[in-house]
Amino acid sequence: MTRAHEPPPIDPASHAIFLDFDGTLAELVDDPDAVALPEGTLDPLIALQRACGGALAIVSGRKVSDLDRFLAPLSFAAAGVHGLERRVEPGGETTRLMTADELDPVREALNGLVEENPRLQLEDKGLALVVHYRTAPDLKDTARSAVKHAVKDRDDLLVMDGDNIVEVHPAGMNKGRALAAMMEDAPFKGRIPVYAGDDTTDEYALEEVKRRGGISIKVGSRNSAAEYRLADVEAVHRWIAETIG
Ligand SMILES: O=P(O)(O)OC[C@H]1O[C@H](O[C@H]2O[C@H](CO)[C@@H](O)[C@H](O)[C@H]2O)[C@H](O)[C@@H](O)[C@@H]1O
Repeated sequence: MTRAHEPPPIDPASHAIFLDFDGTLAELVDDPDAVALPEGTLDPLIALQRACGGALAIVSGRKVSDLDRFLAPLSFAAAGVHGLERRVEPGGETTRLMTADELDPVREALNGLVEENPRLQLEDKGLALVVHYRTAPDLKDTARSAVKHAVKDRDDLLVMDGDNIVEVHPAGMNKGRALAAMMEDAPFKGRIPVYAGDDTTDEYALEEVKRRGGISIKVGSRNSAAEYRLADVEAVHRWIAETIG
């Protein structure tokens, strides 16, 4: 691990907190639908949101509606599908920044891929398609080349590698841009951003936070642009608990 540092204490009066979900707040599991927050961690999260005057957002590759399911009854601001979905007001409306029709031909091709390779799983998020190979690591190259082939000559679509997944969605958005947009509005505006995330897709947000003089935290030991480290999901929740005292 390079330059591993524990993050400095959070100041709820001046910081805006942005948290990734899978691998940061919830442990990674084989079935993407079977994730859950560790027991006893929801109340501290709610207390942190309150302490920060609501300046807490979840920034995820997940759909906002899925995040709602996993985090209920917490009501929160969110950037879903890497920022292609946005909800500024906790409990407010979720807006979609783009349409999903352009994914139809890719959807058809990837449905064919999982029919041929039933150990691969296709997650259809509407605005994004994800091929999961966590339980079939030998099919990683098959999955990646099928997705690459399906988007051939499509400049309007972007392929992103994640943790045991390969994902395709409309180009032009990432977690860094989503964070920058959220920082334009209350209650985030004027605060110093803090971001914690574990995956390659979180690097966009970690870079953005560094540019803004905020606190960038990588969860885990993989390479990162982040300045600080937390070892795992358990350490993230310990850090949250310590922040709220
Ligand atoms: O940005 P995140 O909140 O970290 O979401 C990223 C992706 O998370 C989910 O996949 C990951 O978690 C699954 C459940 O633990 C795991 O099986 C998979 O291997 C991980 O990559 C989700 O299914 C994706 O849609 C998100 O993009």
